[in-house]
Amino acid sequence: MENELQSISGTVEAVIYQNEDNGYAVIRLVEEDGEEVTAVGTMPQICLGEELMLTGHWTTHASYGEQFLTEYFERRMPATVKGIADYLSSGIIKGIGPKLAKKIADRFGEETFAVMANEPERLSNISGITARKAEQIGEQFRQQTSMRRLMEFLMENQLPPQLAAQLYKRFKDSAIDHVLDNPYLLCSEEFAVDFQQADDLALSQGMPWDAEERVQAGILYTLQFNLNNGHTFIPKEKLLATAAQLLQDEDGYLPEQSLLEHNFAELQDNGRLICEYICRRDAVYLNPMHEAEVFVADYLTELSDTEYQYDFNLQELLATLEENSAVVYAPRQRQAIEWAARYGLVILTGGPGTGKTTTVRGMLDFYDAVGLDVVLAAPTGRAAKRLSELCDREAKTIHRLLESGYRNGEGKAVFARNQMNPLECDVVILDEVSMIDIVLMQALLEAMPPETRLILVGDADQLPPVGPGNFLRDCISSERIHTVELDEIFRQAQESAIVRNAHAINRGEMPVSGGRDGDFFIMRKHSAEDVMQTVVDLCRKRLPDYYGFSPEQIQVLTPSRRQAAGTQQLNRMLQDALNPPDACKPEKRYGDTIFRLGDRVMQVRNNYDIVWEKEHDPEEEGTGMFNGDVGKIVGISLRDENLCVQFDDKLAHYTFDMLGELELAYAMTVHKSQGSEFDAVIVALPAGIGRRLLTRNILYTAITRAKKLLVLVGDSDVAETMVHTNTRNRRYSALRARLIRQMPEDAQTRMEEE
Ligand SMILES: Nc1ncnc2c1ncn2[C@@H]1O[C@H](COP(=O)(O)OP(=O)(O)OP(=O)(O)O)[C@@H](O)[C@H]1O
Repeated sequence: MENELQSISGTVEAVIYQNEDNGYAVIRLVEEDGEEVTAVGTMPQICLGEELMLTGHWTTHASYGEQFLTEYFERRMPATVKGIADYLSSGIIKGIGPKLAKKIADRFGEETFAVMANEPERLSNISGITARKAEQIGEQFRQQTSMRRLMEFLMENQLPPQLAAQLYKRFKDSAIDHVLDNPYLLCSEEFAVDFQQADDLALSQGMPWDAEERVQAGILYTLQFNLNNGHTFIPKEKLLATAAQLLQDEDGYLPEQSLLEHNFAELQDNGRLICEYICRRDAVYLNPMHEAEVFVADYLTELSDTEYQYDFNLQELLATLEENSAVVYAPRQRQAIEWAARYGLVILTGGPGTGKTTTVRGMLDFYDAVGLDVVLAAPTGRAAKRLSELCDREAKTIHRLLESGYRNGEGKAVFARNQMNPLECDVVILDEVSMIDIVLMQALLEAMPPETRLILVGDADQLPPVGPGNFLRDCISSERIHTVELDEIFRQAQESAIVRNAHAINRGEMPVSGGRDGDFFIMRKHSAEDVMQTVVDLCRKRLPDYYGFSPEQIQVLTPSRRQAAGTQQLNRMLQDALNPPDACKPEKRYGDTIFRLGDRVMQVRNNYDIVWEKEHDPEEEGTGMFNGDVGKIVGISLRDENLCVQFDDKLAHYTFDMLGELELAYAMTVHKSQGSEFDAVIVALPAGIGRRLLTRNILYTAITRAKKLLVLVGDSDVAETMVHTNTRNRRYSALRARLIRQMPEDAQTRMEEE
């Protein structure tokens, strides 16, 4: 009978296949009567020699014949000397091969595992095992046992087995106790488990559906989850209504409002969240976000009010500097330079080609002339590199500048530069400020010594930052900070159809091709297939052959990851075309992605711990690779299970279990391309992309990434929808309100009425 649940037991003779991500395994089991069977199913970390009792069904597989399909299983550690020797020789413990395994099993017999766990020092009586090695074996064995128990626990509770390593790292042997004690800890940012999954575990352990732990966890989860969309706070009404949905009981009854209010008040009392009446509503914050917003608003206000006097004639000096520079500044540029000399804080904003960089150079001339020390910084490596080239002096990423070194227990960045150890400079000039979120801004301001001036440069029409807040737009629209908006496109920049079209798009006009010899082309294609074929053809042949661009100079951008001609499909096709499989190129599959020697890849989350060395000076080392860094795979070792990526002049090593941090980057989303520029950009816009991604600022951001050539491949209706959709996803942020609040009262009333 195929469907009847049955049990079989036996010893693992061979592990034919094992997927470390999801625990799926194919094993050969020898039953007690010597019969060999093949068993499949979710059986994490199975080792040779283990004794298992499997419960499941017999099935017949079309190619492999009869198999036992395991529903659940119990394991018993091997009890015979041979079983123990087999188990230990399976490679489960580093440094124990078959010979040593046999010696250990012969010596300690059935007691072997107890000795390894509790008295590992006794192992050193065996020749070939030093006291230190014995200690290491004991440590590894205890870790293996805990990890295995943890994996089984996670699987029994339908939780992702990949969590085992993270939980073990954090709680060691007591991980299961911690999880059972408070299953909702799994929903924290660190473990990122769905509320539903943690909730199922909690309810199955008998947690009442209206328990305080549960209701409070639901409210905090809703807040945290929504903050991930770029808000700094969530209005209380909206928060509680959404949390109520999450917390409904199995019959669909929503919790009473009084229960929610009571627990909300508890969370406030315990300092887990903050509720403040601002922007005419009860705004609910997580503590760090509230602190960041208040701190930034206070700091900027004070900085903006700082005014400097000079004992020489400032106008004369500026005029001399202008004469020496061989640039005749436009009136607004001149005003920006003068304000940079006078005030503690100035914002310089404008679209492409409006002279921002030229103005920054003018500011630098002034600061140099009066002997002020300036540091230049930008949010991404590419933006910093560009700034450094244009200003002819060093520019750092903000993370480098603040010396981000490692993460603390909560997975947050920790900066060595802070209030206790501030930067050593008189002026900080920050470029690409549209990308900076409120939390990073707080970190930067905290590291600025008192009296340090700040110049913020950016284009407010670019996409908002990935992280929380709307820093640049809020600052500008508050009218509380000295802001110069440059809007004149200089003649040289006018010649570029990329610049002209970017400005046209911003005014709500359609872009037009810039002629045969121009730098802007539109190729009309409708379906995702046609668009992708054209993109591949452009990358492989047309742009290299006709324009002389090397594949490294070309970047494909697209709004989406998964939808029509999204990065996932495009990357697969581009990889096949530009870096096809080859016997000399090792490759490693991770999930759905194949990483091959020579591939272009991108780091997709901040990793503060990863160690890199300089390509030409391996002695020079550092840590940290950041979301959006793009590099090339220059080495893959299948034996050592690692992969080396070159990011500019840095070489970073990834073990195979870290490959979730990398993605192919022949094509990247427009969001990920923020702050980077490329010689040639191809923007793929087929029909079929969801409306949420068809906005003007996505198209504008995409186009302004191109330095020399832009090719738009797609459907004209799609481009038209984008040009005419000037909506921005609304973000709850009260920075503007906080800045206005600190204005004289009449001005504030006027602003609030607007
Ligand atoms: N006052 C000026 N007089 C004449 N040309 C100028 C002036 N200011 C800037 N330009 C020229 O205009 C072009 C664009 O200037 P710049 O690179 O400073 O602008 P930007 O705003 O930084 O542009 P992008 O953001 O596109 O890099 C450059 O060729 C620059 O030399």
